[in-house]
Amino acid sequence: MQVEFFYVIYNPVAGSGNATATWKIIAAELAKRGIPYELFESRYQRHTVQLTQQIISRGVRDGSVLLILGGDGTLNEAITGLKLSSNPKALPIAYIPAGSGNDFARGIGLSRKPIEALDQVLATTEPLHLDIGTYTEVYKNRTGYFVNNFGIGFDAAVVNAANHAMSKKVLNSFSMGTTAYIAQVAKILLKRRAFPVTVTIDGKSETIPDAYICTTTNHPYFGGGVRILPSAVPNDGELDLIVVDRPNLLGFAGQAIQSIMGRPIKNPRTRHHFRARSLEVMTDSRQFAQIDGEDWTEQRFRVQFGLTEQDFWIKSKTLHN
Ligand SMILES: Nc1ncnc2c1ncn2[C@@H]1O[C@H](COP(=O)(O)OP(=O)(O)OP(=O)(O)O)[C@@H](O)[C@H]1O
Repeated sequence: MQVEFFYVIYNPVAGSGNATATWKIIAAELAKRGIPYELFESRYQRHTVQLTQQIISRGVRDGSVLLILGGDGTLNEAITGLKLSSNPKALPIAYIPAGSGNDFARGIGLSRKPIEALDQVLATTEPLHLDIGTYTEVYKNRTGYFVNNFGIGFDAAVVNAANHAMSKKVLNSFSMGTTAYIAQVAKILLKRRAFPVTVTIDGKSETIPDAYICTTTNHPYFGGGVRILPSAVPNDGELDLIVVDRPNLLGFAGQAIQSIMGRPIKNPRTRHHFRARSLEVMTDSRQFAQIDGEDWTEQRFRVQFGLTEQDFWIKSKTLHN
């Protein structure tokens, strides 16, 4: 199939507002190449869920693709909208990363440079089938999807601080690895205690007593480029769960340096890896959670994870069907 028409949903506040410049680049390129599109702008949180449902309910043109321009949160909303729509398979999704973290693009072999990403979309000849994580949080009876990860613990506390305590602009103005960033992260580490996590797979349970990171992930990346689990593959029909024991400050400094250098957290004594199509995670203490970088307030968790599939209109540099 050749793309004949794009329904574009764009989030102007993604990437602390940088998405607007990205959209200008893409709009000019679409015009230059004579590719028609209809533009929808996200005006508030979860608006992309509604816009996607509206596009589907009106009926879509033949040869059309839903093009999302924003960050991982916007992409998550588009997938949620599709899944909740009257015809979830009506459109494949193309994506131009324009967020702050862009972990999904890293994880699936999509360029973070706008024109290169558009070239990967336009070079596509068949849909790429990718896994999408699903969750049901039992205590609050909330369900949803994740394209990257659902993290409970330290990473979520950092996301929460970034979204609330510190201004996101301030946080984004530190690059990972600057002293200011590391100081903020170390401050959160000092405050958070280790917590027990119980993982259940196929009816068998295991409790890890001293966790500080508990991340169910679809691909290797979290936190804007930290390669927490290089072996995770977003189209293998399996979810990966990584639980990391709380280190002392020296151990944490080592892990932070490894992460900043793009190396995975390796020590097998402090790292527990599970792989399954479905699994359950329980905490008996109140923790923060983050879903694709969006925060969830502190609570005790009992989360059932599973998988669904989504067709993407992207020619990945690293993945094949
Ligand atoms: N017009 C808007 N005003 C304010 N918030 C919006 C608007 N449109 C969408 N949002 C919200 O913006 C949030 C952030 O979007 P998104 O995740 O795409 O960008 P990001 O955080 O910069 O990227 P990333 O997740 O890759 O780091 C989402 O929660 C989304 O619901």
